[in-house]
Amino acid sequence: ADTRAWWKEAVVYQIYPVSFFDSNGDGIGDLNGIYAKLDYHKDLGVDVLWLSPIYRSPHADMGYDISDYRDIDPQYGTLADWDNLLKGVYDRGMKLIMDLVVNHSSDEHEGFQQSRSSKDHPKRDWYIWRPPKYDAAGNRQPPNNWRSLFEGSSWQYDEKTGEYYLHLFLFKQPDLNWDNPDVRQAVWDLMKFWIDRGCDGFRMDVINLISKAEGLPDAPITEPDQPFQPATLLFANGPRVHEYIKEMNKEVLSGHDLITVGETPFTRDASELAAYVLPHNQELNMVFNFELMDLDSPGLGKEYIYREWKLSGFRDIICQWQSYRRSEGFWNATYVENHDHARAVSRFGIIQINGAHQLGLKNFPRSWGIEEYKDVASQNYWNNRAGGQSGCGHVGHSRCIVKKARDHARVPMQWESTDQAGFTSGKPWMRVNEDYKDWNATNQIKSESSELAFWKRALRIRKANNVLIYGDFVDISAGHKQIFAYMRSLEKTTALIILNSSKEEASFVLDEKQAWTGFNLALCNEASLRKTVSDVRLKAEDGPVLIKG
Ligand SMILES: O=C(CO[C@H]1O[C@H](CO)[C@@H](O)[C@H](O)[C@H]1O)[C@@H](O)[C@H](O)[C@H](O)CO
Ligand SMILES: [Ca+2]
Repeated sequence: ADTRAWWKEAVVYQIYPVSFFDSNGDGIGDLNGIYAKLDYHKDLGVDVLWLSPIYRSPHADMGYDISDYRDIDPQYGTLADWDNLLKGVYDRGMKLIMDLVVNHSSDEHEGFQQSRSSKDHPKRDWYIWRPPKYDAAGNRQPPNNWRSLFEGSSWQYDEKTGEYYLHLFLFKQPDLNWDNPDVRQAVWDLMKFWIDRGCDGFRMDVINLISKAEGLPDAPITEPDQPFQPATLLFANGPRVHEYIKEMNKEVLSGHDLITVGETPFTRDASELAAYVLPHNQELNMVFNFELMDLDSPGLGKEYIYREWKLSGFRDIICQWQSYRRSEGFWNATYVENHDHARAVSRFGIIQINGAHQLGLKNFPRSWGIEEYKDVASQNYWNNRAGGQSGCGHVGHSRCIVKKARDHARVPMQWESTDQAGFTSGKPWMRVNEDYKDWNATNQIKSESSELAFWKRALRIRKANNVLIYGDFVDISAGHKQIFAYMRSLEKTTALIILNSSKEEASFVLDEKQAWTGFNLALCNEASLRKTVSDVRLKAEDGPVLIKG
């Protein structure tokens, strides 16, 4: 059986601070705004708040480009505001985790300023510098053909020292050289700074990219018409990544009762992910895997391209991870949305608890012009592909942005039906989704049949029934086209969960042979289901129901 742990049972709520709640009318969400809404989280049943980056930053990538790891960006507040927020969180029995962005820093971080100042500066090797290459015609070329994850080359030429530096994301996000022990020590120190200040753990940004392939070789030419090639295989889950995360665990994590979740994109092989999580490896508690996120896209690096998907595809991924290497202690971080993906309701037609999504918010209208898309990734994609090199196959690039852009998850939170959805008394940094007049937290708090009410109920039932957390998982959907049905059993308790993911009524027969010995907890949703065996009718509006065996 699984070892019990608070972080396995915890409900984690991601806050995208810039869009959560603005307390001083400058149109930008802030720490005092989060403080003002803590009772909302408590009432919802949240245990842990994860704050996307709030550190000092030029905000080239919305804070995932940090210029000072030990200070709060003035747009969010001060260290004193953070301390005050932490106290408010603790007073309500909740916990607070920070976003650790250490694969790269901002190019405005003093460490990078020093590193680029001269080839002999002691911090030169804190980043990844290489001399140019020259082609047959003597033209200067980047050290290799790696494509940045935000388009273009992964290398930026720096006139000052006549060399290139590596940036897997924006040129304003130079990659740190983790092979340099001084860099690792500096990361341990900044993590301790926040732990000593009371932080309960970390969500670790692209933590599986910190070790690059020896010699930084060219990537294979998979897109001959493109100047730069996708190179994730040469920097995802690199040769020394586990050595460094083990060192992090030994030097920082192991001495504290923290929750740690690593973001590990571009990883297809399940055992690669297991290596970060299995307790005997002493690395992290969990990782975010992207298999579900990539369900509706044709493959790695093609996030913006939409591909039709089926319930069976969705179900198979969930099922695989629910019981994957459980006996060895593997633990999942289950999610269907975050600040890097469009709204789950619009992508998968289902509701997900995350940021504003316990309200069931959807993508903003396709009529919004590209100027409304504030995400640099969307802008780069549009500018790079607007040249007609349509990578979107059948319907052209616009549809992809409209369906898949990260911006959809980043619009201001819809608190009320009042002006600017009650997010700010000023001009919001990003346009508010006009559907806020109907779709807002205040309306849903009042209604028992709202998405918010559904989540409150579901989280309460989850907290009250460990079978839903630790129970052995069995998929009993039998390939049903509409239904996702499964059972969980723990000691003497068995739970039956039947989910109809379609709008039509569906019938589902509990097959006698399936070791089905009765259940003492049944949850279902939506359409009414007829359970032939005992002819019990479960109606849609009932939502999660409790049936004592
Ligand atoms: O995988 C990542 C990494 O995201 C992390 O790292 C990125 C760089 O720090 C940052 O932009 C993201 O916000 C942060 O979550 C995403 O960039 C993803 O590829 C992209 O969103 C396409 O779906
Ligand atoms: Ca503000």
